[in-house]
Amino acid sequence: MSCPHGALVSDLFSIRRTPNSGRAVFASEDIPADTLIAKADDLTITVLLREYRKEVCIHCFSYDRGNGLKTRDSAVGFAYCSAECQQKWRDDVGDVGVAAWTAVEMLTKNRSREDEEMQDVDDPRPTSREITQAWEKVANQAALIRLARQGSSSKQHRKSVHAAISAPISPDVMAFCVSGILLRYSKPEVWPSLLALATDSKPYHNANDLLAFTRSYLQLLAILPEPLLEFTTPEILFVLSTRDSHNSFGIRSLEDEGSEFFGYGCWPAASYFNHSCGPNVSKQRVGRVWEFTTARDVGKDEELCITYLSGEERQLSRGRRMERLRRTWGFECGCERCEI
Ligand SMILES: C[S@@+](CC[C@H](N)C(=O)[O-])C[C@H]1O[C@@H](n2cnc3c(N)ncnc32)[C@H](O)[C@@H]1O
Repeated sequence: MSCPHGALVSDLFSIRRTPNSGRAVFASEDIPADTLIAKADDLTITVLLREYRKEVCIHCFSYDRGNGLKTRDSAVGFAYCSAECQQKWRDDVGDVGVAAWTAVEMLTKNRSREDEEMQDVDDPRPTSREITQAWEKVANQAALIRLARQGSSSKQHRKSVHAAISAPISPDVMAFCVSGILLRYSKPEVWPSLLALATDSKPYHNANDLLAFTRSYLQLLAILPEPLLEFTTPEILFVLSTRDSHNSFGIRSLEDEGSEFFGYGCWPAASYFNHSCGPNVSKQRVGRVWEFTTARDVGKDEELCITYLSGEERQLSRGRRMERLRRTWGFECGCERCEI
């Protein structure tokens, strides 16, 4: 098969189809243990959870054991480990990005407690039909908000804006949407790399999660800078969720086996490694970059696998691991360690 758009290219491995687990990375030659085989520096969508925004640098994700970072920008609601990282972040998001994050921070400041609705992990995932209906349900209000943004002073249009911004806020879902909309706006060349990724047609965890997305959509229509409005659509937000769902990497602390979960991000280049409960490749985050190193000698044509499980999850029994992978990633693990 031809190399998917945005995938890592190397003499050491190639991407091929497998019978039961989609595409995967295979060694093109014998590779000794401890070989750095790839680096992925193509971070696209990123979410830094709101509770970590004062402690974790939004650019390089450095963390000082819970101590607040000194370089802060209260207008956008982020902190940085240095002035250099602050500048890099501003360069990356551009002026429209800074304006977007400022608008989001103005809306979410002092309201973050409202959205802490409990989510039951056993709630069913919304079906394709329920997803379509949920987006259709907000289409009318979205049209009225767009008219208000175009300058209409009609009472009905203004009421639609007010209703949207008064609704409960989900800062982390909103951050996901803003990050994706900005990506689509400022880096259109990266979009095909996202589209090439494995997709999940039912990406919302439960009904609350889907509601958080449709509400965030209306809120963003009401507040984002004008150049972003054409990219603030149900279609773009849905594509972002379908690709993020089975491809994002957790951004965790580098100590304590990653016990602190800061958020997550999508690195398309790194998204072709399948999972194994006994992986032959280890992954290590170095700032914004993922490095992949062989954990043992690997033979030519052997599949190169990482683990999708966190440190403590790896110690679980086979049944519990399979359950975790089924629930979080939507697949029945067919790795060598799980096969009986
Ligand atoms: C990050 S993607 C990996 C690349 C993917 N196979 C593709 O074709 O793009 C994750 C998805 O790959 C599949 N996958 C990964 N590891 C697997 C495994 N051990 N057993 C079965 N399917 C797996 C699942 O569909 C999972 O949601």
